[in-house]
Amino acid sequence: MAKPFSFKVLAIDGKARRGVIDMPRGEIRTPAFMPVGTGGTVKTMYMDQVRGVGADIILGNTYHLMLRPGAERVARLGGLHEFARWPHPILTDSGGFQVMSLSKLRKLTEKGVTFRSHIDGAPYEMSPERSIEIQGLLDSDIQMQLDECTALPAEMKEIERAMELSLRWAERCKTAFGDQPGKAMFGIVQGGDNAALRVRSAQALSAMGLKGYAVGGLAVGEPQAVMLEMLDITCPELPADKPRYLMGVGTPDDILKSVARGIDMFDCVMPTRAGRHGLAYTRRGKVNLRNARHADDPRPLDEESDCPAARDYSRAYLHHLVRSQEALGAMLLTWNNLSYYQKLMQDIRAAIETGSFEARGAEISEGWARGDI
Ligand SMILES: CCCSCc1cc(N)cc2c(=O)[nH]c(N)nc12
Repeated sequence: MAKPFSFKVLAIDGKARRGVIDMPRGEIRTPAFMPVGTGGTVKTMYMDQVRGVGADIILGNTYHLMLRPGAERVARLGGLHEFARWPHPILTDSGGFQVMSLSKLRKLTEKGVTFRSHIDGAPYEMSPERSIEIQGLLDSDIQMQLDECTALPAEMKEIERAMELSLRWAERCKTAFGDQPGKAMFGIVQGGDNAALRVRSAQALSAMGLKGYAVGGLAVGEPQAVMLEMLDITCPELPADKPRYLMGVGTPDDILKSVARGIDMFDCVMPTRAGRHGLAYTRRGKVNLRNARHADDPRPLDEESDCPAARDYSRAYLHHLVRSQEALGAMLLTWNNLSYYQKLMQDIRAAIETGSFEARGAEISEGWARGDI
């Protein structure tokens, strides 16, 4: 019998929570940042490096993996953990968000969404049941419901329609997922930037008694203030004893401010995408290694970091690699960025444990504001 999924809140500081999710493939220390491993790879990183920077869990993408190499093929090869050689927990998104943002000729109905692959134009159908089936074929540990994320700004009627559809799809995903003790299916709160719709969505999902809850429909271009206001409204309507996952978020500043509002889990392409574009995240803020000012700078990104990419290479060398479009440039900066994000999460967890989250958050923010000397 697989060890059941469990979430424990170990410490609270204001609305910030230090917790731990326990699953058969390992523990997830929260607040947690989950590196995005879209096609079964965290781009430019070896999986033991991803683990080495402190990640407890990575993300996989139903949409990308169903198109290539195919969910049934991954299942025949032993599932995503075996395929990608990542033995720790994996959370998979349900695919709807990526269908709407990446695919062509898509048509959304009550049944689900039909679309054509952005890779070869082949036709596909994605229903709530098929999404859960695919996530099961991938042997995903935390599976997301199929939902419809409304692009903002949008009329209330449109936001309401998508939110209510997502609730009906949540019920269908819960039925399709059934009872899998060592795994979890999370619901996704929708409702755009409308307080009343956010409350209705959160309350209806909470009544379903799911193992965890995501806040979706944000980080879609709205101002940070609107995102934070929606968290102030949504989090109190979610069960205090279940993990809360803010999808697609975010910058280090977004993360600090969202932890302060009760969020436990984050994912974002920023650290990995920025690394491939010459941008480094550091405790002194962002450093754009494309900038010529680094051409003769012998200093490392951060002499105090425990990540070799931040400590052992000169800015001049990193600038050279980035300007020359050498693969090593993307590799080292991605390694630095993921290391920085995980160190941020480690600092946040420690601060909540000691009741010093607000003060530590202010110190971290001041470090960014001082800028890179
Ligand atoms: C691998 C990517 C995971 S997060 C993708 C994402 C990002 C953002 N910003 C919103 C949503 C959402 O509302 N629903 C779903 N399923 N996914 C979302």
